[in-house]
Amino acid sequence: MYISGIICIFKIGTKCKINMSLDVKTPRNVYLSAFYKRSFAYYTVHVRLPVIITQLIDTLVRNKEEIKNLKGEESSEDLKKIIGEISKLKYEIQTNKPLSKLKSNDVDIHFYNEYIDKQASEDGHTTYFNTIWLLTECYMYRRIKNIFSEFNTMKDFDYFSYSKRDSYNKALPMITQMGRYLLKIENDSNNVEDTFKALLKLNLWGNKCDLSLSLGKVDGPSNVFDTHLLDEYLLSDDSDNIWLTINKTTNNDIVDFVFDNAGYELFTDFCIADYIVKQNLAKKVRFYVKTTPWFISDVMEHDVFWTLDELIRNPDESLKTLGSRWKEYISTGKWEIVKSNFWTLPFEFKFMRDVDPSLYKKLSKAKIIFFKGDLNYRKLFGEINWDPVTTVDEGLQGFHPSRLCTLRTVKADIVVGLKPGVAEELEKKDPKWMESGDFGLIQFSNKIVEL
Ligand SMILES: O=P(O)(O)OC[C@@]1(O)O[C@H](CO)[C@@H](O)[C@@H]1O
Ligand SMILES: [Mn+2]
Repeated sequence: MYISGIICIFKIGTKCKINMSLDVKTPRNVYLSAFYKRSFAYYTVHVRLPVIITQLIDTLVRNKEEIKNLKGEESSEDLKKIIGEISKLKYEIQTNKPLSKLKSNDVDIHFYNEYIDKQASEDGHTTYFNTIWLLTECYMYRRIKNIFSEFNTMKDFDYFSYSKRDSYNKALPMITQMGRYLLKIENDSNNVEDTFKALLKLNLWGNKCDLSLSLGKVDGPSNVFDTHLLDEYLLSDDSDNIWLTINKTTNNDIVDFVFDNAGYELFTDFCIADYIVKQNLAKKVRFYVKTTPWFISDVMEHDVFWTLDELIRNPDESLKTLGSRWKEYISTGKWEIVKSNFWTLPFEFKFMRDVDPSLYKKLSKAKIIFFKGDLNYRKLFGEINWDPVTTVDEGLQGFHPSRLCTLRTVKADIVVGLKPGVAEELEKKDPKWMESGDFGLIQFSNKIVEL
């Protein structure tokens, strides 16, 4: 691994390419990659990504009549071609073919294509198993989007919306419980700090429910409401500093959330954002959403509106109240949805300053930024197999637009900011502890570096 310009490059010799992957664990301080056979990255590229593609095809086939009604007669033929193209992509992954250049006029495409070129090894290729995991995985989702975009009838279709809606519906009992709880506590101004911290934990554990880790399997969340039962799984808890930051009145009276998953997690995001504005901890909350269907369950703008409409349609009075209130927050600008395609580039956040300085500047206007979930964590810390005691600030490698917080359940083998011995202890008990989503982190960085 070395740095060239702004881009980090994963380099391995051509000899290794023939073997596809080496039967070793990821060495310390290098990029995660499917090149290392005893890694979650390898398992993901080898097993999980092909399964995710198969399930997407199943969903499309199962819903083909509905899609035809929605997108018109012509879309049926297009859908068949799309399925053919997606199947080809699966084959390419399984046989470790080079990542082909993306063909499209979309503004983000050249970033992908240049990055793929920069990663090429001596034989001129960048292949699925022999490059940075983040690139392989992001590329797969971006390529799927590109396949749909080539067909006029389907270019705006969110092919993951079926799964996202299912996950919301399955989570309804928890959502209802959470909604009632929020309405009960919101007027108690005596315990704002404790309540905020409780909401923070509820929010963290909401990240257990993503559809990428569960391979698209939609289960209702369990146990996440009894957060005290989960305390022993909380490996870092920087809630005190987060509270001190958010409770301070500053010129920057904005709080930012970089969203992760739709469904239960999104509902918990709305709950804490509601509490923040209700308790005057900020005048405005901004939500950053994806512009491309991403890692199955990630929130796009339409998911926000669909969720709010569903809440309003729900017979439960608490959910109706919250749904209407939140829609009003959006129409009055108390809450703002911000779209940016930076989040669906294959880049770690340390590149944001150079790749999208306006986004860096925008984030710097917030008094605190909440980064939700595992993928954001991978991008925050550069997807490197850090020594787990590396400090959060070191791991951020210069990405300090404002004070920030990560709320992440551990679903990939990267972690920083742990106390000495913690990772080793967990490793002894369960070598796969970083892949389960059972452990959580609430971490914080106080550092700010202006553009
Ligand atoms: O970002 P999220 O929704 O918390 O998790 C995304 C995820 O499920 O997908 C990736 C593997 O495919 C991992 O980073 C992680 O396990
Ligand atoms: Mn996600």
